[in-house]
Amino acid sequence: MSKRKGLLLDQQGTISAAVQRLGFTDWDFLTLDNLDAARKALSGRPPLVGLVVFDSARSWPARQLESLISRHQIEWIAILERSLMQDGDLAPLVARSFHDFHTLPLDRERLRMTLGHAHGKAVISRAAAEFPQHPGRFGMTGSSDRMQALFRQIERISTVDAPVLIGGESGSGKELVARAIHSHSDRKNGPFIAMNCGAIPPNLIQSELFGHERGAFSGAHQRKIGNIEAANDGVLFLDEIGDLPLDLQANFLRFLQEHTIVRVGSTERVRVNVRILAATHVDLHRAVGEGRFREDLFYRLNVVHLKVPALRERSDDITLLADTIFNDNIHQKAPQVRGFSSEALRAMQEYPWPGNVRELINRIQHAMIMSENRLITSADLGLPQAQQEPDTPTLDEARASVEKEIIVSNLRKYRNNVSEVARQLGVSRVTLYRMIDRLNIVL
Ligand SMILES: Nc1ncnc2c1ncn2[C@@H]1O[C@H](COP(=O)(O)OP(=O)(O)OP(=O)(O)O)[C@@H](O)[C@H]1O
Repeated sequence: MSKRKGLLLDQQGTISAAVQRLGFTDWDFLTLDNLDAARKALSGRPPLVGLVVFDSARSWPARQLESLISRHQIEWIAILERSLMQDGDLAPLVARSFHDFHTLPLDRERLRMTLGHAHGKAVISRAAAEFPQHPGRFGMTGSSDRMQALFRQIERISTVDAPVLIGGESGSGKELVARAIHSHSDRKNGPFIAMNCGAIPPNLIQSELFGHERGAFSGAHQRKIGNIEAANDGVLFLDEIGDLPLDLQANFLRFLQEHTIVRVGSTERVRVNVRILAATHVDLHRAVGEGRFREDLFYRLNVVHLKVPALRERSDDITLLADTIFNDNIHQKAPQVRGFSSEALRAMQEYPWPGNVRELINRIQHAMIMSENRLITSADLGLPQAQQEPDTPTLDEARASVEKEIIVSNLRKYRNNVSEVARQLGVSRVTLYRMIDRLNIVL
């Protein structure tokens, strides 16, 4: 049977000798007495469990230690002298960053169980990390019905070459959809040029779109290629198309009909081959009714229409997105932060997200850096506290639910190989079968 690997950080070496004498035949500990060596040892495939010895004779450099242990997916156990439990620096560190602690003198049976629990927890954490982190498609996270429908539409639209009008609230992912259409279409090897019509002063939009010749107006010191020409053989994504000034809408319509442009200050018509994807967060149909947008241009752009759902309309995706954003920003977090509290997850479900995914990303990034908690709270996210508390489970229910989660995930990982799962979880096959029965797990 292969041995479980552990790391043992012990500056004096006395505890590691005592641990060796306990004779844990299923464990193999690598003992190190300094953090530099530990850093090196962890740079390959790190072990699942680490032990750190704290004694009153020598102390570890706290900041370096915390940075080391927060960086790896290892379950850490502190071994400390009882008197140090009152230490104002050490106690918070252990509470924040360690799976468990064990006070001296060593108690063989207790330490064996603590190691077993830590190992089981590490196995499930790694297994969870190996599941796909980004359920979704086209670089977009989401598994809700609304997103599945959107993915099917993107797939179909990518095969044709018609203009597409992408609607949806600000921050909901319209540009991401446009990029997905481009990168899955025949134009994927051509350029993708994005331009926000709402962010460019009206007097500059014409030159941004169509380009200009040298001397076309004061300040035009040299010829400039506009975005339409720059997107030749590719895609031009026009965000906030509703902000295109009325006089330019006529020029733009002509380009759509004739596939040619004239640079400002020139008379020459230049042929271009560009697919237009346009986005709007306002109701363009209404803008047409109010005379702010040309009806003929609207129909020309709206050959295919896509609507990106607001985040609150796909709240099933919020936890998934939150976990993905957390993992994407894992290297920019306060060391002790480990994830979200269940209260924070409920608060995220209850909040209407006017700024959609962009707002979710901003709030989570802020909370990951600023939170002083192990689990991010609604207050860390700047959200109102979650309303309803679900019924608090009893300890037995909570234990059963965690046991079930661990067993089911391991059965999935090891394709229902009960012997292997029993070995991984450190229980006998008979015990595992009994638990499978008791927890109503279907094999
Ligand atoms: N489904 C998604 N999965 C992952 N990230 C997403 C998703 N939707 C949006 N985002 C992210 O949210 C942010 C905003 O997305 P994007 O810029 O595409 O929105 P938008 O609707 O075009 O916004 P605006 O209307 O303000 O221009 C980006 O960082 C984007 O990567």
